[in-house]
Formats: sequence, structure tokens, C-alpha cells
Amino acid sequence: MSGETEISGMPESLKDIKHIVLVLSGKGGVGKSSVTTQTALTLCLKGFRVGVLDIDLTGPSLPRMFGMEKRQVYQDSKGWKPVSVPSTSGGELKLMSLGFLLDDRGNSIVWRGPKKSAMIKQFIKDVDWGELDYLIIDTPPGTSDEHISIAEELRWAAPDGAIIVTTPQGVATADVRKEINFCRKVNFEVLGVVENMSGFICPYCAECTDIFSKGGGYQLATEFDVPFLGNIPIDPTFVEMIEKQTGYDKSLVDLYKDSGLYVIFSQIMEKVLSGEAGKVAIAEHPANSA
Ligand SMILES: Nc1ncnc2c1ncn2[C@@H]1O[C@H](COP(=O)(O)OP(=O)(O)OP(=O)(O)O)[C@@H](O)[C@H]1O
Ligand code: SF4
Repeated sequence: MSGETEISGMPESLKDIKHIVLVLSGKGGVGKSSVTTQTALTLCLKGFRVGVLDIDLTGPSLPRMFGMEKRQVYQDSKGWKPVSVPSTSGGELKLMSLGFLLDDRGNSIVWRGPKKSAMIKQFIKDVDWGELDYLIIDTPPGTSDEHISIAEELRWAAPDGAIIVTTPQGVATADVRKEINFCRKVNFEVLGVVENMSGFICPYCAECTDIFSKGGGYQLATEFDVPFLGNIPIDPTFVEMIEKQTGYDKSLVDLYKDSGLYVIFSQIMEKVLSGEAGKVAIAEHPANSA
């Protein structure tokens, strides 16, 4: 865990951060950014100080999800200042994304160095987060240069681990398996698998219908001997909430607080917070079953 002991080589920017959690997915479009967003919202609503770092350099979608598009970030002697997401409930929520540093044509306007690995290094070293309970890192899909760079940059920070996101269909592909194997290679503990888009919540009667097969995420977690964290249904109210944020007045944090997704996600986060995810993995490991 970062922040507890003085480790030589640890970037100054991470020294006051207690936990670092990465969100990974084997394929694009499975809801990784939505899971990152909901992880951050849930932790914030539980009173934690949360930072979100978007290292999806080719498609940074978090500024739009948090209703923070077109915000300017500025730099002082301590580094880049993340954008604060307003909320009247819970703790603090800060956001840093390459999206804040691109012009309208998608060109980097202020970040030094065009290479992805250089950008990720600067994202890790040059952002002035201050004190945080949790830093959630949204990554691009698959196992790309960005993943290798982030693993390299976090080697001193001992992240808590990674949440793997899949869909009921996604688990059938090799991509998600590759993602778990990648975590093992770089020593990221797999905190668990989340099955997103698992059933559909009807906007009229709030019933959940399994429009695709269900249970693949659980089977995958069992196969790899990692914890299963839960199912998140397709809920059209989530997209509505994102669209409802008017300017910077109505915060996603406050909108999310009263949603059914917050109830579902709280159960998922309870497993991560209580360490149940890790404990289950240890208890179920074949080496520990006497
Ligand atoms: N459980 C859900 N209920 C409703 N809509 C969802 C859900 N999960 C994701 N979505 C919607 O699906 C779309 C894709 O989700 P998201 O951007 O989170 O995927 P991603 O895996 O991060 O994609 P990318 O590969 O582009 O980074 C978004 O419009 C998002 O709002
Ligand atoms: S689940 Fe029921 S209420 Fe919802 S659309 Fe279908 S039939 Fe209508």
C-alpha cells in the first residue's frame, strides 16, 4: 500500500495516497470507464477522498462522464492540479485526464513529450493529488504500451491491485484471460472480476431481465481462482444521469447517490473494502485447502 512507509524511488506525488486500484478490461466498450466512474462515486459517497486518473490516452472519456469536459487544468510549482468534481455528499473527488490537455482536434496542448510512456510517467509524477484515500486508475483496453508503462511507474507504489471488467459475452474471449495473466506477470493482485451489462433493468418496471447469458464472470473468476465481485445490469438511468449533469451545477455524485446502481455497486465495493476479495483468494487457493 502506498503512503504508509517511505519507499525509496516512490514518486513524491504518490506518497500521500493510501490505496491505488487499477481498472482493466480485455476488450474495449465493456464498461471499464463506467466501472471506474462508479467505483470512484461509491467510494466518495462513503466519505473517502478519491482521485481518478484516466490513462486511456487514445480515448479519454472520463471528463465527459463526470460532466467536466472543457475544464482547464493548471500547473504550479507542486505539479498539475486535478479537477475537483463538485458534490454536496460524501468525501472528495478529483479527476485528471489527458482529455483536459487536448485541443479540439485531439492534439496535446501542454503536456511535454509525445510518447505514451513519457506521458504516463508525467501523469504519475507530475500531478499534485494531495492526500487521498484511493487513487483509481482507468486504463485503455487490452494489454498495451500504456499497461507496461503504468506497471513500470507503479513498481515502487505497491498498488492494492486491479479490478477486471468483463461482459457476459466478453468472458468467452481470450482477451480477458490475457488481462488476468498480465496482472500475474507484473504482480498486480487481481482484486476481482466484475460482470458488467449483466441483465437489463427495465426503465418502466425496474425488473431485471437476462437478455444475454449470465454467470460467465463468476465462472471465469472460479477458473482463475480470483474473487468474483458481482454483476452490474445495463441500466439506462446511468446514461441519463451522465446526460443530466447540467454544466457544473448538478454533480454526478449527488445524482448517483439516489440510484439503484449505487446500491449494487456498494455491495461490490464492500467486498473490496473489507478485503474479502483478497481473503477469499487466499482461502480458496489450492495450496491452503488442507
Ligand atoms: N451498466 C451499464 N448500464 C448502462 N450503460 C452502460 C453500462 N456500462 C456501460 N454503459 C455505457 O456503455 C458505453 C461504453 O461504456 P464505457 O465507456 O464505460 O466502456 P469502456 O470499456 O471504458 O470503453 P473504451 O474501450 O472506449 O474505453 C458508455 O456509453 C456507457 O455509458
Ligand atoms: S420488462 Fe415489463 S414493463 Fe419493462 S418493458 Fe418489458 S414488458 Fe414492459
